[in-house]
Amino acid sequence: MTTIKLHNTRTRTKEDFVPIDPGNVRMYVCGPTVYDRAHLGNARPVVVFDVLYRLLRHVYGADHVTYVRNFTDVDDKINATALARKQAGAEGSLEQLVQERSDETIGWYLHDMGALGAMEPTEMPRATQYIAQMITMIENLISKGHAYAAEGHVLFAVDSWKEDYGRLSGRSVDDMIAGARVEVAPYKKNPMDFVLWKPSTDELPGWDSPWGRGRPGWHIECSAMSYELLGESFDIHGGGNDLMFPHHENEIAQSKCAHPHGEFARVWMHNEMLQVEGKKMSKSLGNFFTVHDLLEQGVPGEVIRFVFLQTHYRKPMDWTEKKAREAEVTLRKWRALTAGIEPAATAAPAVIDALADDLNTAGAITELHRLAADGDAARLLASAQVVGLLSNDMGSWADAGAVDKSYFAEEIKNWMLLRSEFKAQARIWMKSGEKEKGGLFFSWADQMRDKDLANFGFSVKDTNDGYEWELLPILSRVNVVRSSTGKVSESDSEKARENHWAQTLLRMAKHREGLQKHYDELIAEA
Ligand SMILES: Nc1ncnc2c1ncn2[C@@H]1O[C@H](COP(=O)(O)OP(=O)(O)OP(=O)(O)O)[C@@H](O)[C@H]1O
Ligand SMILES: [Zn+2]
Repeated sequence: MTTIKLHNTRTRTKEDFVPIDPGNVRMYVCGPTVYDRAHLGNARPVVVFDVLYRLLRHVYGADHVTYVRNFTDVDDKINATALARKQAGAEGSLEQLVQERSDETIGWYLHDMGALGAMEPTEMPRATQYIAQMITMIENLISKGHAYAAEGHVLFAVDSWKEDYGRLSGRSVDDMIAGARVEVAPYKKNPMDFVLWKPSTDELPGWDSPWGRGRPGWHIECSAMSYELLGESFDIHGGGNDLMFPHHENEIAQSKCAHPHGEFARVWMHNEMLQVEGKKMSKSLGNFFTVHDLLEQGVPGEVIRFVFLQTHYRKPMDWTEKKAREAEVTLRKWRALTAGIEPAATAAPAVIDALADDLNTAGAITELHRLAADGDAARLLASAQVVGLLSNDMGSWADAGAVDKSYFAEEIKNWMLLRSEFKAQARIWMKSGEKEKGGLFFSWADQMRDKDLANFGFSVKDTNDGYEWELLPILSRVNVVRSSTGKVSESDSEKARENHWAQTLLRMAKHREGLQKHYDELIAEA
């Protein structure tokens, strides 16, 4: 059996992975707070731990891995979104609006992550379904002297676990106090103490508890859900390295104190950040774009996945258009090479070895390139599918032979500018009573959009602040050239597409210039 090596944040070394129970390998990954669409950074841990999930299933058997990823559906940020909606006139109680927002966001999340080829975890618990278990755990911590109630809050007493607190992130409590921006509150015995339970207002979601109506803190959610679903000792705990402190440190403190005989998580894995110009992509910095945005722009989910896999998960990375274009070219080649072919019975050992070396996905991709260069399509297919690439359900984008939308953006803009000129002139004539001319110019303007551009292969819609456009299938689908053996001649089909797109662009520009000339002449006459 393949031995997987994983870098353990706790020990800061790469270790042989030895599951507690090979019949049920257990992994917990911190999931999203569901208040808004996931940005591309949020997708990184999803893809990273999806690859690990697939590898574990490959090595231990698909039925022998339990993967839990939660939804944090109780949080100030969700409440704030709901409040903003209510203030904007939305119907329903604040509590209903909170619920609606969570449900909606979870739907988006699963759709967007599915588009990146991420399998759904075995369990996706929502925090609000585990409130009773959180209360039990908090009571347990109080009874052992690790937590105390004060003014409707319950706090974890960091002093009660001082020697171990900070181990994961490598800080001592004193260092933390010195350098921390912790919330100082009169009810805290130590400024590092963190909230397990806090009071809720009447309008906001809240639950009855021994400390009054309230809601759980964020950290206790993961401790309670992982305990319920995976037990007091499990194999792997994952998340972004921005969660290492305080979130994971606090999870450890709670879980180890509540269940002192358990190990909690043996291996801690943290993915590095997706960055924008050297800074973490994040909602609070406002330097983000969503996965949905990218998909809407026509970037296939498989391309996004490929770009992620090219950087090791413990290295920071940037998203660039160039990486996306290169990924698209590679995937097109691989998809053409493997079209109509059955995957080999087993993946290439070199690919599995790379993955087993602390998820060396870039190394795995190098091996895939090698298989492609050797023309070993069946092996390529079987091996790529281990990392979630070249699966059947993700490939329609490549069949359609989609062109990079930006290729046409400038020309479409020119058309829409000319169209605005026609419309502006039409309005002038309508105002001055020359209804016939005005009507004619309006109909020309509409023809440009509904007939001419449609014939060239575009669907354009007016919006409040401009326009939106899409490629119609007639433009994006150019017949793939297949030889008698059913294999695609990659260079031929690519050339055919490129020619088609280049010619379309030329014809569009010519047509537009003709219209412009006609327009200028009519104006000069008038
Ligand atoms: N730029 C990033 N790169 C990689 N992972 C990230 C990035 N930003 C957030 N994550 C991860 O996304 C997951 C979901 O996090 P969470 O829902 O708390 O994010 P958020 O609060 O919406 O985002 P933000 O951090 O932008 O405010 C966590 O595992 C977190 O580590
Ligand atoms: Zn967590």
